[in-house]
Amino acid sequence: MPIPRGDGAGTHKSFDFGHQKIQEDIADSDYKMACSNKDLCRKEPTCPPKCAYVSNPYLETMKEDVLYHFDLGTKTHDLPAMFGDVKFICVGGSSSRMKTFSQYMNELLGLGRATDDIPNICAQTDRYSMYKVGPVLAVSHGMGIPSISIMLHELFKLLYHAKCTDVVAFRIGTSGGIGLKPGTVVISKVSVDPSFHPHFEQNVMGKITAYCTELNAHLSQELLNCSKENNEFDTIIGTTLCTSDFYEGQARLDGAFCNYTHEDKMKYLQRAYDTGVRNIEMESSVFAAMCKRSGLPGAVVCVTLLDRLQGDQIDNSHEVLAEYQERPQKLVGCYIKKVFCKI
Ligand SMILES: O=P(O)(O)O[C@H]1O[C@H](CO)[C@@H](O)[C@H]1O
Ligand SMILES: O=c1cc[nH]c(=O)[nH]1
Repeated sequence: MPIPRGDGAGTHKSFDFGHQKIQEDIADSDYKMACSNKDLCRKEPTCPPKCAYVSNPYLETMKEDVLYHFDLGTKTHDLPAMFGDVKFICVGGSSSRMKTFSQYMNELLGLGRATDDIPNICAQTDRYSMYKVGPVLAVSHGMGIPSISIMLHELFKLLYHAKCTDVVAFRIGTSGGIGLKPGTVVISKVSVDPSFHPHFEQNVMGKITAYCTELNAHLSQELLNCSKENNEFDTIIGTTLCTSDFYEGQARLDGAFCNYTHEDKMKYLQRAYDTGVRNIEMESSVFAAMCKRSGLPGAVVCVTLLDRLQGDQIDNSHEVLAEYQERPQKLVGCYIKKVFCKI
């Protein structure tokens, strides 16, 4: 009996206790949580078990599906053979970060060395980069909601075509902190829009639909536990503000345009802090919303590069920034290793 797809449901089987707990969360408590807000709870038609991760009846009628921005396709590539064993999708803005992460996971999971050259599966296109090591698929998404949204549509279709099961998703990113020591890692509890609403609004044919942007609570807690074990840097669970711009959208005073004052900026950031916001970035809302719609347990793990209450410019050395960027990778790596060792 398929689980009703109330913008996020799974028909996945579990392969490990940790995952099982998470899949149950999705099928039950997260689903109810998403539906506790009536505005965000539109019942979607029951989906046959075949269409895990996607909810589009037209897909089944297509003779071929070209994943254009990956330069992959159902006729040109054996997607089940290439990706059928994927259990962890890890996404982040930059191509080089995702390559470094795949090399790090290669060594951490005992599959090879961190110096191995992992090939870019999407080398024929420069839109996104994709690296695979064992069950880990690392994909870059560029900057901003439209860019990650396109990538996730094709990634979720890839999981569907490859017949993947029990997949968990992570966004490994950078952000601006609010009232936190730079270098602190924030695991997002929920992503809010610039008016601090916990939803992602999508305009389809002129009609706006709001989707819930809560992240998987169990997965977030598991990542926080990893940070306690690792004990190398500060990590918290907090609310993340998602904007569609880095400058005016994040109340910076150093963009090309600025028609507000320092006082306006500080008031806005203080209001954000008072509502629980601890960091600001540019993709978490649609990541959270799309994970929920596809039934994927998802987590957003971003390091803070600066404290926005202290300034706007990111002027740390290259070495400091590189080390900060490794922090979310270490937490996600720790979680994946724990689960991988049980498979
Ligand atoms: O570090 P990444 O993953 O790119 O994320 C953050 O960095 C970019 C801005 O510099 C935005 O995409 C923001 O969300
Ligand atoms: O301040 C910052 C830093 C990184 N990414 C953002 O979106 N904002």
